Amino acid sequence: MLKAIVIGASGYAGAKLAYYLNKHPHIELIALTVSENSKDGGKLISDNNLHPQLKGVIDLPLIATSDYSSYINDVDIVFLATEHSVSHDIAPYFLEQGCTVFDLSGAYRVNSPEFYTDYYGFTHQHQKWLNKAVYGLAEWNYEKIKQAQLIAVPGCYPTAAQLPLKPLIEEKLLDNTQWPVINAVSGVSGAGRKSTHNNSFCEVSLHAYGLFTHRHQPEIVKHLGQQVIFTPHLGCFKQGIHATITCRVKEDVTAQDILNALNKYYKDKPLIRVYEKDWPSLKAVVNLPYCDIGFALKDRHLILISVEDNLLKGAAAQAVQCMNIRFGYEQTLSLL
Ligand SMILES: NC(=O)C1=CN([C@@H]2O[C@H](COP(=O)(O)OP(=O)(O)OC[C@H]3O[C@@H](n4cnc5c(N)ncnc54)[C@H](OP(=O)(O)O)[C@@H]3O)[C@@H](O)[C@H]2O)C=CC1
Ligand SMILES: CC(=O)N[C@@H](CCC(=O)OP(=O)(O)O)C(=O)O
Repeated sequence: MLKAIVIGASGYAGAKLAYYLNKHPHIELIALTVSENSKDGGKLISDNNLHPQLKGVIDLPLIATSDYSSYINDVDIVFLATEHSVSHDIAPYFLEQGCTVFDLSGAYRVNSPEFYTDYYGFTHQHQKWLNKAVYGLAEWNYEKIKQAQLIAVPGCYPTAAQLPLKPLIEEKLLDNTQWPVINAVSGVSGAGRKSTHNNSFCEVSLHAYGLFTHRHQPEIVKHLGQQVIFTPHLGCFKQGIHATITCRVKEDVTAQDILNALNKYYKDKPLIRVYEKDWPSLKAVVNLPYCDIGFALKDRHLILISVEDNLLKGAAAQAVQCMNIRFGYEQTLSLL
């Protein structure tokens, strides 16, 4: 059994991680933690005001601490479901002790210190670990993930955006004179559990945000190796991301070419479902670990549709998928 801890376990992504890890046959969940002054310290994760769906499933307490020394000799695997600056600070402590770290935040996703000053508002202090981090886009970085000590699990939007585009770029089907235009709508859980006026249920209708400035645009560009226009939207629903991606293909590219490219890379990938007809909707993936992809081609205009659960394939499920890859288990173990 490998021993794992989840830091930031009371959050939306942390609770999903706890659920998957708790039922994983090779993982022993040794602690669920929150910040040292957390109002939830001492409560059970399954408390009525936290995640009551876990009642009788995981009734472990949330430990409020910033001192991890009592776990360090015991723990093999650390999941950081914390905001970027917190992950940035905590990851090196565990890495220096030889633990394998899966960070769900953006703190180690892009190997460029300027990226952090420009988009995250802090100066990155751990270039060594930034150099070593492997981007956990599971279907594309399989071999590197198998060797990695620090896995930077991609953002929710970048996962939904890159998975449909990557095969087409690999197969050189896109006309690069037109940047792919990614319009993606996320449910409110994408903003985390802490309520703010702007993401409260009665305030959210449907709006775009972060036009030309969202930190996921450079993350997508870096890992796709292709410029894109990315516009996130917030919709009035709880979970899920629906991305509509418009691009231009090279002359003479057919719908069969698009399908062949998607199938070439994803036919044997259990968490990606390619639609040969119709287009996927959120209800196909919410509460499930899949990314579903569909498309339509008219003349040289291609529209790709990609859907996922932002908390699952966009966060916790992809993190567990990466862990399964890293430790040689079946990719979908405990996820399906
Ligand atoms: N929500 C989503 O769709 C996605 C989120 N992510 C990333 O995953 C991470 C977690 O996101 P999400 O679950 O939404 O966030 P939440 O706000 O829902 O949860 C954050 C968690 O971190 C805890 N926490 C806060 N400060 C500290 C600290 N100093 N030490 C330890 N724990 C702390 C919080 O508890 P408390 O404050 O009580 O201590 C809470 O448990 C973020 O980096 C986010 O960007 C990635 C992909 C998708
Ligand atoms: C709806 C909403 O607010 N979504 C978040 C993205 C959450 C996420 O996946 O991203 P990171 O891990 O990169 O923060 C946002 O736009 O900031």
